[in-house]
Amino acid sequence: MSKYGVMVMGPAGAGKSTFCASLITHLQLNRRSAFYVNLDPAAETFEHAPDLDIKDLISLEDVMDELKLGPNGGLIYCFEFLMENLDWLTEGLESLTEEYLVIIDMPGQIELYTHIPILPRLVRFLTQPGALDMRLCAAYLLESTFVVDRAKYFAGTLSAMSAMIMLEVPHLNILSKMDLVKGQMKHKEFKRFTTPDKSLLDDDPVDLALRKAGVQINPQSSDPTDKDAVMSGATFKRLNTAVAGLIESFSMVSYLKLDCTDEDSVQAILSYIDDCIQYHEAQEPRELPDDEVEPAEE
Ligand SMILES: Nc1nc2c(ncn2[C@@H]2O[C@H](COP(=O)(O)OP(=O)(O)OP(=O)(O)O)[C@@H](O)[C@H]2O)c(=O)[nH]1
Ligand SMILES: [Mg+2]
Repeated sequence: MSKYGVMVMGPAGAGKSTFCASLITHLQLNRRSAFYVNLDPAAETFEHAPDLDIKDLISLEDVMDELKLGPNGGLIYCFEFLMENLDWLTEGLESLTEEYLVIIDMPGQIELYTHIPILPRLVRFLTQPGALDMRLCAAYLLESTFVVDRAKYFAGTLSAMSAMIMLEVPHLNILSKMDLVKGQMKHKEFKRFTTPDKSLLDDDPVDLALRKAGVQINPQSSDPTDKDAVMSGATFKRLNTAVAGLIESFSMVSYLKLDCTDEDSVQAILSYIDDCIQYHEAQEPRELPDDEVEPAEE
């Protein structure tokens, strides 16, 4: 029997766990079944208790204590340990019916999404036909406030694209925390950021502020140890232009907008997830309980 799931990913603090919680609340309100899997071994507090928690398999704190690793090295160790103990995942998930939406909450360490091949292996395991056979999509969150700093916005977009290429499952890119920019930017103005293109660099507010403050952008910007000179220098600008050009030429990334405080926004994202994994196609027609059946009109 196929399973249906979404893997919620993105950089630290992007709002992944908050989105998972809003999604679960929304599913419950709509009488749908959610199964919450926490794969962040450092996560402590949850709005909804996880149905399956990596901390029951391995704790980041123990790893850091016993192996004398830092938080990032410890996290990689936890994921390697998970990959050696995939039975734990199979046992937790195998009995789920097609009705469930499995929501997988991932950690925010960016190296997981960019250059370590653990996630592709995990995704292949979850989706493998004949085993868990999960119809899985990825939801990659990026904080909408990043749009204020174009360099950050393009760097975030590049990491989203990297995850997209690496994972080979249907992928949704989402700008989270829209409530934070709603008051500051008009809807029409923000729309430009839902499809990244190079022209967004032309009116970079950080660049404009530097120019206004009289900071000279030296085209020969040289001293690589002078961080300010590098970050405001022509080299940095050229790098950003090249990254933005690369993203534009691939033309793969576009963003949906998410405001977790707004039920309609969560529903809109859920509809995209359902479509990506073709959730509704697999559902049996359900009978309503007697007390919900509307009496036929006379
Ligand atoms: N205003 C606003 N704040 C949000 C929203 N979503 C998350 N936050 C806040 O952002 C912070 C980080 O949210 P989390 O959901 O923990 O982010 P995360 O991506 O799970 O973080 P890590 O697991 O540590 O990588 C918290 O203080 C949340 O309250 C949102 O939609 N709007
Ligand atoms: Mg989290």
